[in-house]
Amino acid sequence: MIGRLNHVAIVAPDLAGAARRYRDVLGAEVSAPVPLPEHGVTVVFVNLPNSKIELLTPLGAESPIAGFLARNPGGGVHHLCYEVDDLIAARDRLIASGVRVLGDGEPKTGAHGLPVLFLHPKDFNGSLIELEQARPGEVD
Ligand SMILES: CC[C@@H](C(=O)O)C(=O)SCCNC(=O)CCNC(=O)[C@H](O)C(C)(C)COP(=O)(O)OP(=O)(O)OC[C@H]1O[C@@H](n2cnc3c(N)ncnc32)[C@H](O)[C@@H]1OP(=O)(O)O
Ligand SMILES: [Co+2]
Repeated sequence: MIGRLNHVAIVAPDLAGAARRYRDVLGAEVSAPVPLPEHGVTVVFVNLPNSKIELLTPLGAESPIAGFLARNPGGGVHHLCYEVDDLIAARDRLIASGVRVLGDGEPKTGAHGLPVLFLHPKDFNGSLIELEQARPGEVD
């Protein structure tokens, strides 16, 4: 079902500082910060040759990452995002397997303009999973 690793997301209490470290210390190409109020985060994209890193910090009082940051004040790896070629079929199959799809179960438009869903971390060994609809022809 799952295809490419689209991104690894890291929560950072100091987004500008984290972006500087990736750019100046690791020599990565980083974007300007992008506020995404519908997701309750501000994100900096780090482009790698084979994948991406999302540096996230909370945006707004209802941010879904606020609890994570409270438990991990220094930040940490927050989720893994895999591409799937049919997000709705994947969702329905996962639900039938007993996996908990977060929120109302309907996809939101993610950071790359494509539909995304999240799966409960307790159903995958303590790792939060995001599924992103692959661009046509891009799933391996
Ligand atoms: C940039 C846009 C978009 C993209 O296109 O890429 C994004 O990535 S947006 C990213 C932010 N959005 C989301 O994460 C949406 C889905 N997440 C959620 O709905 C919540 O974060 C959550 C998974 C329900 C957790 O919320 P929280 O308030 O922390 O809930 P709980 O306190 O009830 O936690 C339950 C339980 O799960 C553990 N937990 C929480 N987050 C994680 C995590 N990231 N990884 C692993 N485990 C996690 C938490 O510790 C609790 O465990 P126990 O204490 O043992 O019960
Ligand atoms: Co993400």
